[in-house]
Amino acid sequence: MTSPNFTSVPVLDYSLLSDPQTRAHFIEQLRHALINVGFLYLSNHPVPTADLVSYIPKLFELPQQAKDDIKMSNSPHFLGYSKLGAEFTRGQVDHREQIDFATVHTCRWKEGDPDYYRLWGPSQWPDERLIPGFEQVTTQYLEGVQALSYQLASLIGEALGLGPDGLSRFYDSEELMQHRAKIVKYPSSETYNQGVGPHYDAGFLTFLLQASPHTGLQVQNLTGDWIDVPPILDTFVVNIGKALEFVTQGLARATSHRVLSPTAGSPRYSVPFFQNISLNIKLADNVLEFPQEIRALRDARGNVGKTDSVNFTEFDREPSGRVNLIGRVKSHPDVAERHYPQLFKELFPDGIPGQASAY
Ligand SMILES: O=C(O)CCC(=O)C(=O)O
Ligand SMILES: [Fe+2]
Repeated sequence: MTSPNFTSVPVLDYSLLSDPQTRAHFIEQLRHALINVGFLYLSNHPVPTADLVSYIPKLFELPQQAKDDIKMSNSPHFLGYSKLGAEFTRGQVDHREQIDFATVHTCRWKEGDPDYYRLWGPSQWPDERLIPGFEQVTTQYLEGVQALSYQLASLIGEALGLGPDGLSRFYDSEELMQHRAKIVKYPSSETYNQGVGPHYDAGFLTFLLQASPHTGLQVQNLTGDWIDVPPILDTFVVNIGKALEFVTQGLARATSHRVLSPTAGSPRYSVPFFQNISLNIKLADNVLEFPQEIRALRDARGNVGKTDSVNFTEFDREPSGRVNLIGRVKSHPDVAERHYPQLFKELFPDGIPGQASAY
């Protein structure tokens, strides 16, 4: 048997799915990656990326005023621009500049509804005259990744012995769902090494587009060593978040990861897409049960060893939207103070902290 520890991230070829002869091999590789690694590359996927990639430097080169016009604190949905150094992970500043966008969605919140219904709503777009075509290209890209994310969720259901609809209960109908992404710039720096500090993603599935040729992303294996995940052209890096780990009783691994800033030269660019689950679902009431032969694979892996990331403790009885909102408030207290004053007061009774926590 191969050792469950890993020294590289496996590459899964999406085109294997089109032939019944090779499909089973894809599912088997997926099962291995979910249980033992928590990360995988997806090659030959159907989502075009080149147009979006070509816009990214232009987006960050917009005049500062144009970026400030769409700053996140304008948005009760936590969508928009965050300047360099606005986020923290494990008490250390993250050296990155970013704009959060999301799939098209009309906010469903009305007076008297739970506050977390306001978490989802329209994106803020930079002035079309300054960057013509960007909104359309990005919207189309997000739709493409959204469709792929549902396909992969269904394949994960199969790989874990639950069948293709095994994870469906976590999603509402498509018009009631919204998924988020951010376009990120990691400038080079001789002094700041932390692009983003060690963390787990919180949700179900993340689809990361590495949009420049820099190595910088690293993941932590079972013995705590940091493993490079270098960009591979035309692939996505897919990883598991804490919510999926929780409902699969640790079968699908959420894996600790970080980004090291480039030390010199051009900036690193990336676009993580975070697949959301229904706002109302309570994870603790929806923990899944697995066939014995699948549970045995987790037992063979053993418990996950060393990690430099903070463990989540918040998934109890709260609806997922509420857990999510609390995470956003902690990451962006300035946005929360403006749009969720009551929740802000509960979480920050002494006002805006010197250091927010991004995760
Ligand atoms: O930029 C990257 O490569 C990864 C970013 C990341 O892990 C995150 O934003 O959660
Ligand atoms: Fe992440």
